Amino acid sequence: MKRDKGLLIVLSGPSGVGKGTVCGALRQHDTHIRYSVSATTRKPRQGEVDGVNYFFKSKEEFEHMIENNQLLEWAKYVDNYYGTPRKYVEDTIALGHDVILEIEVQGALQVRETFPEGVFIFLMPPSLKELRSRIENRGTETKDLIDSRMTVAQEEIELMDKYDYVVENDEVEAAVERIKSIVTAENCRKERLIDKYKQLVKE
Ligand SMILES: Nc1nc2c(ncn2[C@@H]2O[C@H](COP(=O)(O)OP(=O)(O)O)[C@@H](O)[C@H]2O)c(=O)[nH]1
Ligand SMILES: Nc1ncnc2c1ncn2[C@@H]1O[C@H](COP(=O)(O)OP(=O)(O)O)[C@@H](O)[C@H]1O
Repeated sequence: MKRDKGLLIVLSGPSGVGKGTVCGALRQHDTHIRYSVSATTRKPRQGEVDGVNYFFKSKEEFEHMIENNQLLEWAKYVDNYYGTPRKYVEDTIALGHDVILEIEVQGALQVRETFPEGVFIFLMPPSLKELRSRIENRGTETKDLIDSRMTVAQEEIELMDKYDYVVENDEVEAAVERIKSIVTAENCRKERLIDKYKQLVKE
């Protein structure tokens, strides 16, 4: 279905809940959703590719992007900057494609201000114990960093109320199906379609 404007979807949730895994699985389904690649000052993890997982930047490069208004939103998360390049998101939506942003809570709240019509989804782990074990099993963070991320996680979960939908990531495929259902339903909201169909009646 061709639309004038695509849907902006924001997916947040605590570190280790499975945002990357769920987005990766969503990509395997033929949903036509586009993925925004963030900029970060975090060092690449093993296997991460510049321009695919993130645009890896120095602190100076990132600050330059902030000053030049190149970021739709940005936030500091456990000692590093993360931000969404503005142009890709704006161009993609303008072309009528849906786009998903996988970002933490402070950034999501900034996006809510500029895109109140966006769809905000919070991914929840089945329990905090399961969350910690997912971060530990991923094996990418030291114990100190895992503790910091667990502290941030509890603060983030308290802001769940700011989101439109809460999706539990118990099983990856089940979470993907829930997100697909949300996107389908949101694309049928009358507010998004009313102008298009009014026009059709006039023609
Ligand atoms: N505000 C904001 N947060 C981001 C962005 N990109 C990633 N994040 C979030 O930053 C946090 C840390 O990301 P990362 O270091 O990749 O760790 P991981 O999510 O545990 O794999 C996560 O909550 C991400 O969702 C962004 O562009 N903006
Ligand atoms: N539904 C799930 N059940 C069990 N393990 C999961 C599930 N979703 C993700 N994982 C695992 O949890 C770890 C963290 O997932 P990841 O996608 O990196 O999280 P995030 O991007 O939210 O930080 C990974 O090792 C991943 O394989």
